[in-house]
Amino acid sequence: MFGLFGKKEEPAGPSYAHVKIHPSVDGGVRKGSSDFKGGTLRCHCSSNPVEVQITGNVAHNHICGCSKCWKPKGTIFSQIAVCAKDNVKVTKNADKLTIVDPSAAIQRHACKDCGVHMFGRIENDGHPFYGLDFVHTELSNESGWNGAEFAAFVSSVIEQGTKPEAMEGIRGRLRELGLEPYDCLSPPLMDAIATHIAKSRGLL
Ligand SMILES: N[C@@H](CCC(=O)N[C@@H](CSCO)C(=O)NCC(=O)O)C(=O)O
Ligand SMILES: [Zn+2]
Ligand SMILES: [Zn+2]
Repeated sequence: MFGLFGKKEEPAGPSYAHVKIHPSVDGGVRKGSSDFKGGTLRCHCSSNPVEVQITGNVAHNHICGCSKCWKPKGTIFSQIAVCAKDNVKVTKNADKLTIVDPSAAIQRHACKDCGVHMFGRIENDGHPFYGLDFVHTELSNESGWNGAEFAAFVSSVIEQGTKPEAMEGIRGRLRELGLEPYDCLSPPLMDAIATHIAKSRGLL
């Protein structure tokens, strides 16, 4: 097809703009600020909220379809990122925190009253991601956080009741947003996990 000025036009594919992924990305993914200093995460309690201070920016922010990550009400995906555990400090109402599943690799510390996950920590020092905490930047009012870069565990939404027929629209929308959908983590993170395993076996 040749349009005005003889420029080749790609045939318009279907638009998936009506498919909701997560409030932080539905209007477009935000780029972070390179000089961002960090911010405060607050749980959803209207009184005595738990506060967690994060120093510096986050990395590998992603949309996650798994059943374990906290999501806002009515949302089928979560948004979750990592930062160094030493950059995470509980500054208010720490007594309201409880570990959701002590047997999970990521120990998610949630507010007992509102259920929001404030940070997820890996306590096993043999785990490939030991030293990293998992956090939800949408719990902060500050802007400048690095936005989502990809979508992980996308097929896992089916395990929680999403119809398999909806997946074409979900993956289509994620691609429209520039968030490549994966059914595990992104290739750089999967490579990091595999490298850690190979090193622990003395193969690298
Ligand atoms: N199908 C499962 C997948 C759960 C899962 O493996 N989740 C990942 C990603 S969480 C953030 O990216 C994981 O690493 N989990 C470790 C843990 O939660 O401790 C499901 O949907 O439950
Ligand atoms: Zn709370
Ligand atoms: Zn997850």
